[in-house]
Amino acid sequence: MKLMLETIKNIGELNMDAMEEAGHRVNNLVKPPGSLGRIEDLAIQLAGITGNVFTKVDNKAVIVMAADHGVYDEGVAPNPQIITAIQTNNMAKGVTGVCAFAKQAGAKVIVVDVGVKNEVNYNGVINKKIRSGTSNMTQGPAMTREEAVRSIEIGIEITNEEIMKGANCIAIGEMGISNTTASSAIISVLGDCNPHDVVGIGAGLPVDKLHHKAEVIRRAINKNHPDANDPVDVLSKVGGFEIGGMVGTILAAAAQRKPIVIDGFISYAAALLAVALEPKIKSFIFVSHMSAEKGGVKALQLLGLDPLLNLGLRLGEGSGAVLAFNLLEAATYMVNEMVTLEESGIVL
Ligand SMILES: O=C(O)c1ccc[n+]([C@@H]2O[C@H](COP(=O)([O-])O)[C@@H](O)[C@H]2O)c1
Ligand SMILES: Cc1cc2nc[nH]c2cc1C
Repeated sequence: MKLMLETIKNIGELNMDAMEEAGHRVNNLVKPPGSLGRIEDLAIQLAGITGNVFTKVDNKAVIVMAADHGVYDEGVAPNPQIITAIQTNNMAKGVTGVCAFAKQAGAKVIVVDVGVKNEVNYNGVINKKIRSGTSNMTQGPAMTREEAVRSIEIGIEITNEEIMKGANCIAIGEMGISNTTASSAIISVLGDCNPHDVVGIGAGLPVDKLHHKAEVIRRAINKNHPDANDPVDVLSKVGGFEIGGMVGTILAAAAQRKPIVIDGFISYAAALLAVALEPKIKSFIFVSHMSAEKGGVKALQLLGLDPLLNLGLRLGEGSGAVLAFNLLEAATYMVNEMVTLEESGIVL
């Protein structure tokens, strides 16, 4: 609890002086004003986060949290739970979607077992297993409050370690069969919306089962009465261990003034919890892409952030976030490599 509270306490505001200076330089680069669109906004936000106009995001890491969900037993997911363990092992082998994109982006992939049900090979996976999957949230809370805090603190510890090793840009990713159910539940509670308006097909649930998926969430909320004003209560009652880990990563990156790139639908739920814990966090977040999951639009409306890409992605794992690393790095190259109009002898 202490680590979580201290981390939250360390989250500050954007550096306005650095943003003003960055804005001035970006406006005077050798191009028509505003012609590099949102890449210009990225550069200014990065300056505000790091306090440095000529910043770099050349040491990128994606932290992939993996866990299983007891609510799987309600028939809300199309794939067997063993896939969580198989994909966790595949992450360590470097053969998943996020690993492919990370290789292209020059980013490190850190894989953490926070609560995978089946056997994981810890050669290349960090073992932080809280237990073998959450409890079924239709029967009672998914986890205890202590476990929820532990999951957040695991994310903080792992992220602090990576930043200590030199990471200067962090993305979140996840692997967890059924986690779109937990995420939809979190979004429904925090947004006070009807689960039927939030649930989507996840990893390929037949559409005729969507009504059932929403009803399972409605039952879980009615059973547990999560308190929308208490993010840890929401996480513990209807969340997941990997979602808690992602919350911790967001908190730690913001506290250490590192840009944090969030990924798809599950990371929207984690970001909503993190922002509910400390609203200042929002300024440190970049949303990589619009998830194709049905509730994605609603979740981003609640978060109040615009995605950078809209490519129909719905893999998760951190795959979209790693794609967006390239855009953030492009923004730093713009500031570091381009000259100003004045420097190039152009007088307008
Ligand atoms: O990132 C997304 O927007 C996204 C949308 C749907 C599914 N997923 C991935 O699919 C898994 C969860 O889907 P499900 O149907 O088992 O709840 C989980 O491992 C996620 O990484 C991810
Ligand atoms: C194969 C597979 C890979 C995934 N990666 C993230 N979620 C996933 C779900 C499945 C089913």
